[in-house]
Amino acid sequence: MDTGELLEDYTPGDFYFGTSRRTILGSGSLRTFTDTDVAALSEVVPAALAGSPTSLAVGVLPFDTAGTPGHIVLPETVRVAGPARPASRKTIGAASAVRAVPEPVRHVEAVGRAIKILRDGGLRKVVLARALDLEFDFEVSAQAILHNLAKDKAGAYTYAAGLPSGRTLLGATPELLLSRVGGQVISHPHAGSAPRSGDPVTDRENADALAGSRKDHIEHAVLTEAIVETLRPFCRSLDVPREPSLVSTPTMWHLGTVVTGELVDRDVTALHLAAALHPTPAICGSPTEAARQLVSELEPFDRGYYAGAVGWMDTEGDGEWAVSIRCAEVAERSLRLYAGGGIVPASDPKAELDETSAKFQTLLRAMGMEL
Ligand SMILES: C=C(O[C@@H]1C=C(C(=O)O)C=C[C@H]1O)C(=O)O
Repeated sequence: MDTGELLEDYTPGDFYFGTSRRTILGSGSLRTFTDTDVAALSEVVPAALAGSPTSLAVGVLPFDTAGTPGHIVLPETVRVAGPARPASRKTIGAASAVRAVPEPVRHVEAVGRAIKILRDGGLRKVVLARALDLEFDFEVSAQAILHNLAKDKAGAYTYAAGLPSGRTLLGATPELLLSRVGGQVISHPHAGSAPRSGDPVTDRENADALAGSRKDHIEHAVLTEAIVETLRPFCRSLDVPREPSLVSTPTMWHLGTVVTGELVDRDVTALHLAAALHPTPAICGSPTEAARQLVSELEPFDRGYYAGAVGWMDTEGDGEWAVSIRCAEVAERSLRLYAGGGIVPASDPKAELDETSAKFQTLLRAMGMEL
């Protein structure tokens, strides 16, 4: 099969998931499960999939199920091919208006408030995000943005998913929440960030500064500890590197740790494990509930499916679920982009603002926009 074909065949409402190894395109819907009880979804979906003629369940989990349901689809058709390798870029067209939500100065204030709360005790880490609203005088092509994200190799997982609202979540994330192949599970948590630079010397300096940053190592350790703690009861063995490694996308450097484990019980599905891990301190904080509360107090918008999970599961229970970051929610003539960053007591508010600006570049570049 032509590897570019699936990407070109994508139309809004489809599910698209592309990695360096394969591309999945799910179209149509035999059954849809939309439920705020994600634990229930992770029980019901495998049972429905087992009795269905389709091979995969695909979809999205929200950041917070308080107002936004998980949305899993059994597609009518599932096509799987090799990695997409688009030859050229597509033109998106310019936005007619751009609005930051909240205003950058308000985000700096919110981060400052979070730092004070963290220093006063009780929380180790909280992740605060902001949004960019783009408006267009024409209908924006989700397919063209997806195409450019794949062309840029903007993240290890390029994705698009139809949402219950009829809108589309699309993006390219570097971060693997969980994959399961047979008895083996892998999670690749990311925390700790620095921007890439077009200048090789500055780029190396940024990477070295991140590798040596005590603040970023603390941010990362909180995350890895939580992943390990959640996976441990499910695994007979777990391999956790002592130190994180530098990982990169075309726009960001990160600290990442590849955690691998061997399952005790193969009946535990990829979706079940993803639901158990989510929300990790990569996108929420620690302790989880206190951080979630602080996020809802300090962010002036609903995250929806940003900082949730996106992925697929097959009839064996194998699957891949990525953390839904570096993304936008696309309506006909508007897009909302999201970007966040982990805050620890040693964080600096202005640096956190800059970090979110750098993270927006994944989508902005794909849209041919430099802000
Ligand atoms: C929250 C985001 O990214 C997450 C936060 C990171 C950090 O704080 O260093 C790094 C990678 C991601 O886990 C985002 O991109 O919106």
